[in-house]
Amino acid sequence: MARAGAGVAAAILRNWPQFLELESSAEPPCAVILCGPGNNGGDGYVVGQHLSARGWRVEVLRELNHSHEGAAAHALANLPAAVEQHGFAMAATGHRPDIIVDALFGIGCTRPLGTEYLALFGAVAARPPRPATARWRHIPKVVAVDCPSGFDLDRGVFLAPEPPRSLDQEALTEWSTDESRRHIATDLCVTFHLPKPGHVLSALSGQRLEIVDIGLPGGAGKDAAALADLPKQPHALRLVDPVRGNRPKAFQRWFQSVTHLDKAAHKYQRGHAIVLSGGLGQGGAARMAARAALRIGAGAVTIAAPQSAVPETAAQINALMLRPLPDSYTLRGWMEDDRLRALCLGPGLGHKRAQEMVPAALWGKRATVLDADALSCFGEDPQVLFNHLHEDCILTPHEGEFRTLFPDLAAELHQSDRLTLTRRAAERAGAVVLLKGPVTVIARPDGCASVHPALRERAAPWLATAGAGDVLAGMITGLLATQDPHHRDILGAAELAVWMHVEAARQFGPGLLAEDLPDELPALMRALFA
Ligand SMILES: NC(=O)C1=CN([C@@H]2O[C@H](COP(=O)(O)OP(=O)(O)OC[C@H]3O[C@@H](n4cnc5c(N)ncnc54)[C@H](OP(=O)(O)O)[C@@H]3O)[C@@H](O)[C@H]2O)[C@@H](O)CC1
Ligand SMILES: Nc1ncnc2c1ncn2[C@@H]1O[C@H](COP(=O)(O)OP(=O)(O)O)[C@@H](O)[C@H]1O
Repeated sequence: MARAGAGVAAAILRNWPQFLELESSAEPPCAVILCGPGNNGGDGYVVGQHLSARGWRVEVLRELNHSHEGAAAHALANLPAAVEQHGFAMAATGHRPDIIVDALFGIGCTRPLGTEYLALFGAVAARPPRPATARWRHIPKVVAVDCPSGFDLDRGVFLAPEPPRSLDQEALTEWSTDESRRHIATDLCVTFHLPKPGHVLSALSGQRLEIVDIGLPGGAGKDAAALADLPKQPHALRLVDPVRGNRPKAFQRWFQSVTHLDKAAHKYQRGHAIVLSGGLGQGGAARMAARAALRIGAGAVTIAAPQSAVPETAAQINALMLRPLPDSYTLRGWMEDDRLRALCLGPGLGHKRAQEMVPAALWGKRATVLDADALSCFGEDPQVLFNHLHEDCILTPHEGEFRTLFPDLAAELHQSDRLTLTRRAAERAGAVVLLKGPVTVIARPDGCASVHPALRERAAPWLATAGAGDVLAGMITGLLATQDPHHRDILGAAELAVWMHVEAARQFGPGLLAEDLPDELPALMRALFA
């Protein structure tokens, strides 16, 4: 708690350095800290202690008749006399502060926030500004300790508060459509040790987030190896987050744990993957996917094209291999070759060919990535697809394809959280589902899931470019091809591919075309394997 509170105070000063020069002025910066009954409130007292020691005017609002226990009691007892303490009834009294700290409820918030708590923020923010202060100080910055109060850090949604009982129907409708009445809007959120799922899943995803090191060992946010080592338990949620700290070593361990490469292996032992391609003029997407599969580590990758597209494809490839694939009987025949480890269907495949080929590909029980047309072609009856899926499949829909396969779940996408919906989709499909977007969620049918944010310092908005998803499908296929068929880790391959996909995009920077992505991989791996 001592480190946590000190970290929040430091984050405030880092984010708003303009307050530093006011610290010894006649009008020092002012903070009102709203403290709750648990340890979140305790962190708030520590923040108050640090700001007060720097010369800030600090006021703590808390329930005066509540007695704390443990560390929070200690922190309260350590508050210097200069810190004013008032009950919540005094929220509207006094002057408007520069900073309002929300230390009411953090990770221990178990039920919707009562409206009396929400009203506290409005009351403090509506106080008259302190006379003789510059106008820029009239709008208080709101800082959340761990998360805004009332937020569910596991799911990334605000727990819907109960409406006040006094409201009539009209007022109730107005109340329930006004977001600002239902939760606290914050400018900065400071959390501890690691970001939690809720920080990246939805409502807070655009918000400034700082992570304070409180001295706990390990953790996925610091070291990707810790991510790889985490047990993949049902219902465990893993955060595929930046590899910080000792980057190369962590990445190496992570990569090796997913790919199972044997140094003495020949090309077919490194894994053979097949990417199915569409007809004449439709082969670009499959070629990009195939190139990505080869670049990321498959020993050999074959494009399977209809006869009509063979000359065109042959003219555009070198290291990639090419075989004509006239029909699904031929594909079934190829399944006799044990060296074939992974298949990718969808990019540029066309609905008709996808409908014919997907059942044959799934019959072979290889690791199979289904993307784009291989998903959308089952829009009329997704159950037909689900009936063919097996445990070594992964579906990689963007939101549109997700809507096609899971229309009822997609209807909830904007109210419920992406994590729950992706888990439900994976359970229904009986396969891993990877829902793409700036926040990518990957879920296994047993509930084990990962969240990968491409946000804040890892934002790569230029990745939203035509064909980027095809490349991702190829990268997953390539990683799966390297795996031992008896010990496949579909979720692991998807996590690593998604992370590398964003890293490759960040390495290239703006101006990226999807076809640049596979060729970014060698430099990325060189840097990370150094
Ligand atoms: N390693 C760590 O864990 C670290 C944790 N740290 C800090 O501790 C924080 C977690 O502290 P915490 O567990 O005491 O929970 P907290 O959020 O203060 O709330 C619990 C209290 O609120 C009550 N309550 C809940 N919901 C309510 C509602 N809607 N309306 C009204 N009351 C409600 C609940 O009552 P009950 O449900 O028991 O009736 C209980 O009294 C965490 O966010 C971080 O800031 C850091 O110091 C660093 C290390
Ligand atoms: N704003 C964004 N920031 C980072 N990545 C994004 C963003 N928008 C989309 N992506 C990623 O870009 C890829 C787009 O895939 P997709 O929609 O299937 O495109 P396509 O079908 O053209 O290949 C996905 O991997 C997705 O996660």
